[in-house]
Amino acid sequence: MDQYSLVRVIGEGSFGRALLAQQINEEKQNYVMKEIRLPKAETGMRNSRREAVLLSRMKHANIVAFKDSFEADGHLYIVMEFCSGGDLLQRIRQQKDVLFSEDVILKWFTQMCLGTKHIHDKRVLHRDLKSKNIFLTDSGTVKVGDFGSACTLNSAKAFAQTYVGTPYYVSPEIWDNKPYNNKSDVWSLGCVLYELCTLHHPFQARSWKSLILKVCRGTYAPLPGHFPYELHYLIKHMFKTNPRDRPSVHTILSSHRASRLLHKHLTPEKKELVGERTRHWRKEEGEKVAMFLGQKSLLTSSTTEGALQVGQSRMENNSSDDPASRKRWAVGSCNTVLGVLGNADIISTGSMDTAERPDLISGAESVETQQRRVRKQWDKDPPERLLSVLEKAQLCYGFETYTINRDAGSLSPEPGDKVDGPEETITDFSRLEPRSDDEDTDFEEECPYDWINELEKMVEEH
Ligand SMILES: Nc1ncnc2c1ncn2[C@@H]1O[C@H](COP(=O)(O)OP(=O)(O)OP(=O)(O)O)[C@@H](O)[C@H]1O
Repeated sequence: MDQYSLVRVIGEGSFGRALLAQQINEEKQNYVMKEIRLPKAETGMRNSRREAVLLSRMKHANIVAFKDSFEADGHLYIVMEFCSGGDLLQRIRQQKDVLFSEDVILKWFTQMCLGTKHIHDKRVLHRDLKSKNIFLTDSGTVKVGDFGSACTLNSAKAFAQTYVGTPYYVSPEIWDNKPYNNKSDVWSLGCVLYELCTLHHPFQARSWKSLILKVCRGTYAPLPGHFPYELHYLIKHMFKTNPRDRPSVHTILSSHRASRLLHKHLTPEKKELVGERTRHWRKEEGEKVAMFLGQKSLLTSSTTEGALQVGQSRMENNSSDDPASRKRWAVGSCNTVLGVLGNADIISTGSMDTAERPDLISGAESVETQQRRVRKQWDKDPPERLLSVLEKAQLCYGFETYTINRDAGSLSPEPGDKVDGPEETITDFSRLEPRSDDEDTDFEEECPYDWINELEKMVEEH
């Protein structure tokens, strides 16, 4: 504490205060110091200390850096990097009605994905991603902050807590009382991306019922038309109501159709890190294709243009079978084909979305694929019990982080809690391999919890 002098109070959260502090040395560096009232119970104290360790292990250019933590006068202090650009919510509000440029949106979004990927790679769930928890430095770099606050340091009222989230950013599965998973973070990131694109929250509502229905049905107003198709497509995927259909952050960065837009904002090292999966045709592959085409006549190539040309030529020559009139690809590699293939990636040439082109689905696979693609919708009303609880709370609090008490007995270790040892030991290395999005919904809260019950108690207490 003696190393810092307090400059001013930046804000007050549910856990305590956020202070701007200056290090007393020659550099006079500014930091944010979070002052958290420590609970009296020993377990609560242990939890908060352990979780400070978790924060300290998140070292990444796009995560607010942890500097120090100590205890004094019944408070836990966490010292972290000061992001002088403020949070994204403030930044969005400053825009009034002027939309951000596509370049700025993609740059910021890429950076928040990199930060979140780092968290997920450590098998930790952020659980409170929202524009208010994403910060900007004076150089314009985006940093994910307050991560772990939801599962670690969210409130001094009770430290043995589980997490509900910020209602406006909460994914359908959470409303459905299902466990939080890495794709729930992706949903919240989708909300932030949408806010950056439109300056509005995707799910606007006048009542809790309407909010929950919109979220659970994944209904939102489309993005403005000037944004590229890939961005519309990405939002659509991030708002898939079934978490298994949502891309993981890894996929978004490496092999989603929208990755192309993000790659421009990745340094070569970062591209390497995300394991860019986009493959380009090798020259030899292209030559083989060109050679193959060279041996094929246009007549058999079945292109309309080819057939027309041949038909026309037949009429002119009045000869029904004149081989000379047939147009052939020149034998040898075709520069145009090679040029096109060289610039195209395999994904864009071969991954036509069968959901959008049902005519392309064929055979036994199609039934299975179709079944998998049946859009799951919340076709029932939100649970009466949940609504009756929420009716007592005001919707304007929907942007606040909600936490609920958890019985000490039902507290089970969460993925992020495993870092208390000397080093996290991962025995199942296959879990770190790039996976399909479906398989990628593979880490979640280990103890699904009846939070509605707890929420009920909490609302009644107020
Ligand atoms: N690292 C940081 N750099 C700059 N400003 C920060 C930083 N961390 C927090 N702030 C600012 O401090 C204020 C308090 O934030 P804090 O996260 O402590 O609480 P909150 O987000 O307002 O509430 P809660 O966490 O309870 O939802 C906010 O205005 C936030 O933008």
